[in-house]
Amino acid sequence: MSEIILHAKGLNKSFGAVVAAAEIDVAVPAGACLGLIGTNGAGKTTFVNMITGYLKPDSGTVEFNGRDITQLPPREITQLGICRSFQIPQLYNTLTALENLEVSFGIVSLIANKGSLFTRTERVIPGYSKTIRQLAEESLEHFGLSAYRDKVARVLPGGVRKLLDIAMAMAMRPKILLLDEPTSGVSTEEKFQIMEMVMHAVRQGNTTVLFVEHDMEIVSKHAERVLAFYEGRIIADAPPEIALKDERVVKYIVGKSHAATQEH
Ligand SMILES: Nc1ncnc2c1ncn2[C@@H]1O[C@H](COP(=O)(O)OP(=O)(O)OP(=O)(O)O)[C@@H](O)[C@H]1O
Repeated sequence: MSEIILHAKGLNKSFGAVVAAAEIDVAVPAGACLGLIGTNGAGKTTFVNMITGYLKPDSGTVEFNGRDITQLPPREITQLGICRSFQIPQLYNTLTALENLEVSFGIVSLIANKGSLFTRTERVIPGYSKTIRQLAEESLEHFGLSAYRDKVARVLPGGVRKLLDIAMAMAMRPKILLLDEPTSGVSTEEKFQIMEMVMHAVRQGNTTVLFVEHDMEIVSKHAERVLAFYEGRIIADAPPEIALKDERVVKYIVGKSHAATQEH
């Protein structure tokens, strides 16, 4: 069995009277791919935010490779190898797709050079043996984005923006990647294709993946394990074929989620 790379232990978080996380216990083996499901407000993003340091739990701990990272700031957690994408892609809208990736690899270069401002695109990044420009070009290719190389991010279609955001998160070569709704805001036809592309690109490096997703077809296809959130609690933690048939998951999540899909 793989070692546990991420361990959330007894996480609790409330906002006033709203319980966003209640006794969350999750152990994630290295290399696993988990789908996080739940209706709006169930606590998925709160969980992701606590893992990535954007929110501090009221109690409980987050361990990464056995190390307690609960109180570390997000930037340090990212540098340790836990990266994320957001529901709304965090792109530099006036820069091209290539330049966006160069910013990400520039940051990688900055870290590799221990803070020295060695960010010229022809600079070879220590440990990567390639220049910032080469890595950015390779990443465009890897994520099927080469056709958008010189387009500014502002004009890119929704699905392309999502892919670019994830490609940027992958520049750090994370051990764990958290994807918050990678297919939200993308057309039904496009989203299956995008998810295929993401999983293909991300899983080659054996990155552990946790993704938030409302489409149960995508969850069934790509997650080997499902965490079902309801009112801040995990009500099911099992492979999709079991979790998606769980009585409470059907009652509180799957039915509603299907209804929501039909509405959009
Ligand atoms: N910063 C905050 N301040 C106050 N309440 C918050 C805050 N963040 C989250 N909440 C509340 O905590 C609960 C869980 O929210 P969370 O965003 O984690 O849910 P979610 O499952 O990610 O929902 P969605 O699918 O809509 O993104 C919700 O009731 C939400 O309104």
